Amino acid sequence: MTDKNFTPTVAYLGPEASFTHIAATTLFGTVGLSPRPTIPDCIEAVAEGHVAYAIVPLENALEGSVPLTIDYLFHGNELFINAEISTPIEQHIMVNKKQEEFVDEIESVHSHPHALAQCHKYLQYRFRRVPLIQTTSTAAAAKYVSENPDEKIAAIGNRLAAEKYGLHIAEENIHDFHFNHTRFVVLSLRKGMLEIEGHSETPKTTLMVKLPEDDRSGVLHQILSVFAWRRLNMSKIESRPLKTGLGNYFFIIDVLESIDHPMMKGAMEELAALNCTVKSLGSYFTYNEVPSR
Ligand SMILES: O=C(O)C(=O)C[C@]1(C(=O)O)C=C[C@@H](O)C=C1
Repeated sequence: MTDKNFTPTVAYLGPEASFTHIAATTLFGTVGLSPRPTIPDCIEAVAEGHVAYAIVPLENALEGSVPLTIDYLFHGNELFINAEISTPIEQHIMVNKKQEEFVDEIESVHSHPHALAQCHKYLQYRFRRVPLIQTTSTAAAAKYVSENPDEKIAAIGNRLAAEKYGLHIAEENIHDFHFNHTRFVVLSLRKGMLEIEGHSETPKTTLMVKLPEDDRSGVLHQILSVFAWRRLNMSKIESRPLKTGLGNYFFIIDVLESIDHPMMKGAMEELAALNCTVKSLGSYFTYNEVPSR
């Protein structure tokens, strides 16, 4: 899928120095990257053809799926996953250098909701009852703190953000659990696997499965058997609301195999025979353990 002489334009959840930016530079380098303020803005940029790719967070090891991304992929435009990158996430609390001496007097802590949630025990213990303010990304929080030097506020984000926005890291590694990783996905209008050095050997396929209308008992069991007896290894299954009524769900299923594998072709046919509606987000390689900053 990759053409070596072509520099793709890539929308990412910005501003500069967000975790998504780090993931984007790891995969694409620094040329052609275009920050967008929100996940829907990234998705729309690629869906409307303003950029070749978008990279957005999909799932965090502590907080689970990023609902905005999942819901836009199911209910929104026809986009495909071309690659996945997983990075370790290290959260630090940072203040304006002007406030370095007054960390104990912080009046609000700003960050992306996932980042605040990843540090909630720390915040409960260290900044009990200090208001938590949600921002569109960790880097947006760091930028806001840098632009408001007289306010007693802090941001939670990565080391690159502290450097980029000239902030002082007051305390390091404040995430509550050691294993804190996030999966980011590269999206485009085209199916296909981005081949970048160091990718996983086995591709992954993401399916979004809607159950048949008749709601018969045992249907989820039947769906799981489709994969089980073919020895297709599922790496994730999760339900999300269909948004049509309480108790109505669709399922996100990740399988460690390419959609072109004969076993997967058989699995798709069997799911259709079970009257399931299946939306394939495509097959893609994954990149793991890229160190964060
Ligand atoms: O705010 C950022 O820096 C992001 O890239 C977003 C995001 C997320 O949506 O989960 C990415 C990784 C971290 O888990 C925290 C926030």
